[in-house]
Amino acid sequence: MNKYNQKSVWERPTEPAKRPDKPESVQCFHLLVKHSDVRRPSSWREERITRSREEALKILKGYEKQILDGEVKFEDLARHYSDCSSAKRGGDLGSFTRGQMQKPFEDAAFGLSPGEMSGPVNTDSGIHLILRIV
Ligand SMILES: O=C(O)CN(Cc1ccccc1)C(=O)c1nc(-c2ccccc2)[nH]c1C(=O)O
Repeated sequence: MNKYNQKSVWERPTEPAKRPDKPESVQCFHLLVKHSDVRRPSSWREERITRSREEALKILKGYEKQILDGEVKFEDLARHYSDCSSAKRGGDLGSFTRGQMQKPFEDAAFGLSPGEMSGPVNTDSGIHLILRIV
């Protein structure tokens, strides 16, 4: 598990994880899959979200694979399937500084390099894929 971006890999890394830069702000897109245990189990897609946490993770990992395999663009999946209101902007959250987002989300986002996508990140809102742009 890379301690900077929470991404886990099966193969032993060939070099130590690089400490990310320490930017004042980052610009990110995200794709949120909610589940029944979140604070607000409702979204523009579904009035009442009943899927389990495990089911949400399975769905999100499917999106992660499609993106990593180059089958689909991040923002196209986010636009259609993200349970966040930012779906209408393809998941674009714009720029944010530390202190604005839930801590697990912030730590993952600031641990990414520009152009890099996180693995599944858990917050009180659900499970996220985060793509850092800047
Ligand atoms: O967590 C809650 O109690 C309710 N929220 C917070 C929220 C609700 C509406 C708009 C923005 C944020 C969400 O569930 C939520 N969190 C997010 C979120 C979380 C982390 C980073 C970016 C967005 N989006 C949403 C959403 O419905 O659209």
